[in-house]
Amino acid sequence: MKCVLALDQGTTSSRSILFDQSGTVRAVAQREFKQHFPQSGRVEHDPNDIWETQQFTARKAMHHAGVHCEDIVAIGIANQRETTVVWNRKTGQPIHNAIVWQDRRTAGICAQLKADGAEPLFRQKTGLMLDPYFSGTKIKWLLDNVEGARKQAERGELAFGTIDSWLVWNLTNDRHRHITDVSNASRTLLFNIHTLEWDDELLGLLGIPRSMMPEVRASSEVYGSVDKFQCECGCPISGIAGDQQAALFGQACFEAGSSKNTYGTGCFLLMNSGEKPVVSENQLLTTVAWQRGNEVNYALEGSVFIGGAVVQWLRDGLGIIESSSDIQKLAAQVPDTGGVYLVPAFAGLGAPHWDPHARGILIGLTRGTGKAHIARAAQEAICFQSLEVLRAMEKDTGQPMPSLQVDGGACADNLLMQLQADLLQVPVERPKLVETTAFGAAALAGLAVGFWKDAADISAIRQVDRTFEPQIGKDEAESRFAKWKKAVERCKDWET
Ligand SMILES: Nc1ncnc2c1ncn2[C@@H]1O[C@H](COP(=O)(O)OP(=O)(O)O)[C@@H](O)[C@H]1O
Ligand SMILES: O=P(O)(O)OC[C@H](O)CO
Repeated sequence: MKCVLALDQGTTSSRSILFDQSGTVRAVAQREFKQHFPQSGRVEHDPNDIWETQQFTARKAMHHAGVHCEDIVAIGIANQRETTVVWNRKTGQPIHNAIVWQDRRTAGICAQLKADGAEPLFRQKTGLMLDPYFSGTKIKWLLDNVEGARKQAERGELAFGTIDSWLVWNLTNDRHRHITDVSNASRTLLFNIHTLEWDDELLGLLGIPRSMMPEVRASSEVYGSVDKFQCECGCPISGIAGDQQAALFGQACFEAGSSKNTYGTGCFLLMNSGEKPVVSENQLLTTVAWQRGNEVNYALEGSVFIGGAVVQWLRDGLGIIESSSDIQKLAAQVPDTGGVYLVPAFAGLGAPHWDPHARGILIGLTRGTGKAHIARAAQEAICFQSLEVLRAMEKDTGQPMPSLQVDGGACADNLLMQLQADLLQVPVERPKLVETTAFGAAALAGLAVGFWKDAADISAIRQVDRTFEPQIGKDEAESRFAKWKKAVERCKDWET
């Protein structure tokens, strides 16, 4: 049985999934890895944990499916984006833990650049905001704070990569390819999305030597093959995309105007905007969706930093549920939140607010408030944040969104999906295959080697599992949204 192996390297876990030609999942293996929170607002991963868990899950998935490496026609990678690794080219060892996309330590660098008037330049060239979310200021922080790093970088001894680059570097251990794809490059604050090249002016403003940067490639082409010590038949690596762009591809959003919302650690609403970058007037990001051959597709994106992560906080921080899937049962014990609103600005607020200084707030508490109300408020928080970015997108396009395609780990929660339909006032469509991120990476890889012929083959694989229709009226949805907006205002600009 021939398969494509997708490596889905997420924020909280590494997953490996095998897809056969009909798009059927033949095996899934997943392993969580440690999250490091060294100080308030800081989030790190050990890059070696990422590499080890990814290798472990790949072997496990192959073992489960009884698939040998000669059966793997291609490998595709989808990865948590922006997370920054800097490593020594000679030893292959990172100079520091990876700084994760949620990390806020570079808020001061961003503020200084804004004060210097640099924001319009970054926004025009990269389509992004000056926010600690993106890789550029994280690289600067590493060069400024790790002893000797700047000198080593100037001597050309250090390599920078997002997680895709780090995985490819390790997968191609005998020749060490140092590459990334356009979709990941477009999340760094250093990539000009119009010329599709690293931008010397932006590299200069952040003091980052160009020699650290990976070669930028399309999202669907053969980049190299797996090192023979790991796989004797040398499987080709032929697809790379940031996980949110991969999900857009996996949901077959190939037409301009089609969109999806992914409920993972964060929530990411992306809309394909076609072959031209569309500039948002409503605080959304312009990003590269993917490149196939010479064809480049762009997307508009609303990034919400805390989505499913609020469920983990109920589990690990408050201890009011035992596993993530318990939230649905707990929240269903009450008919509503009893007026409680939870704004989970644990890592500041992303789109459309972009406030790195915001922090979480739980408001509307009374003597009658119980843990079920808090659980339900957490679910509503995920929905309200998605609603905010959807409204911003509708303003940008001038078009109401007729329905929402969803995916990601948390979309398994039926109550969450129902609340989302209620609050959005449009139907929410969940596909049968919720592994759309991994499937997107597999599709990009499989198309590059002819395992699938064209986009129509990919669209044919997508099937709807369930559609959630709104069950409350527009007035009620609007009045709850108005209260949410009031709560959001109260949590802004808190941690200075
Ligand atoms: N049944 C569920 N109900 C609600 N949330 C869930 C459920 N299953 C997983 N989650 C949440 O979804 C997130 C994991 O989704 P996933 O797509 O694997 O994320 P990532 O790729 O960011 O690691 C976690 O934050 C988890 O709390
Ligand atoms: O790990 P995920 O799936 O929540 O995705 C993280 C995003 O790529 C961050 O931009």
